[in-house]
Amino acid sequence: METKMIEGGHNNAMTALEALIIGHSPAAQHLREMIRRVARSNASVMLCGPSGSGKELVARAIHDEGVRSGKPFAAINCGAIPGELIESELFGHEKGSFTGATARRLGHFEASEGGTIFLDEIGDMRFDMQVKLLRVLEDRTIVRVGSSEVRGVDVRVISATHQDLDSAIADGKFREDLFFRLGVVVLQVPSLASRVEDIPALIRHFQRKMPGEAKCRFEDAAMALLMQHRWPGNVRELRNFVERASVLHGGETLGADDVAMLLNPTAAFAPRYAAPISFVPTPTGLEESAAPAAAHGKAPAPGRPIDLKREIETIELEQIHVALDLADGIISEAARLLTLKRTTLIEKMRKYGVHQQAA
Ligand SMILES: Nc1ncnc2c1ncn2[C@@H]1O[C@H](COP(=O)(O)OP(=O)(O)OP(=O)(O)O)[C@@H](O)[C@H]1O
Repeated sequence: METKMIEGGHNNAMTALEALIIGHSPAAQHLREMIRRVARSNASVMLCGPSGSGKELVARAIHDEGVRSGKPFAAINCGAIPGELIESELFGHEKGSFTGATARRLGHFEASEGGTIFLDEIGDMRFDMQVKLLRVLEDRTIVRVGSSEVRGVDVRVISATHQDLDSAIADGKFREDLFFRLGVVVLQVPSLASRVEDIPALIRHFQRKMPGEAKCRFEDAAMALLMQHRWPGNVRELRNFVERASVLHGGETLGADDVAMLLNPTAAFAPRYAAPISFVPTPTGLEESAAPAAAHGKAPAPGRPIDLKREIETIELEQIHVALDLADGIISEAARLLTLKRTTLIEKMRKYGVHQQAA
């Protein structure tokens, strides 16, 4: 396969893949090598890895590096589309097939003929849809909603999940046969914490992508702190950090203290903002009185077991409230502060029963 060469930021020729998937750590090099290998085939690939680690970027890279490059690439978040609409989104529908179907509409499979479909958050797909997707993968055919005509499609499927699908399979929520069909090759996308040596290059990459903003520089101690950070939001969190640093400190040289403040944006901004909108949770069992001790900074009683899942959920709920308040109720802005995708925040708000209420 031909390797596309481009000019790098320092006049070094680099491949298009190196320019897309940044990093020279062993993990990044291995990932690029796996992308090159799977791009040569048509096999279904399942990408596993934590949120924000770059799964969608990897899916795009597999598409771009292969023979399907130049053909459509469609990214669909299965968790963000209501269950009753996903079939028509993927397979299309005939006019009049359901209320609101005022015209015939092609689904993503037909519209992406010859190309690739990326099904993100595949673990959220409803069980009845899983059966239909399995048929597509086995027969390479689809049936539009409201039609009985079987149509052939030539589309490569790449899927992704940050969930533990093994337990979803054990709980009967995810079909094992679909898992094997989707994951002919399973590719692990590494967390940022497992490749911290890529952080300086990623920072330069994101700074180059923000041409309007003056770059900041980092003292050695500041860079050391960045490399010690846990990065729960992975590369997405790092990109947001670079953006925040450029907006607030463009042109400056930042020390470790500045970086510590920037890494904790809600703490840094909280005192300056009033909270004009409140968010009312419906009872979730995580209310203050019932909340676990450690989530409120108290040490657990000696010998008392720590319910880690509950602790994490309590902290997550608190941070969602803080971010929504800081963002004046604008969900996309709150998601940015939390370094989450908007759809992920909506899912979490639904999970905790957080509803917006005007003050
Ligand atoms: N190695 C990388 N080089 C350059 N940019 C990267 C890299 N990995 C991730 N990114 C960037 O980080 C951001 C998050 O990546 P992406 O949306 O692909 O993550 P994801 O794993 O699909 O997230 P989610 O699980 O929430 O859907 C994007 O802006 C992406 O371009």
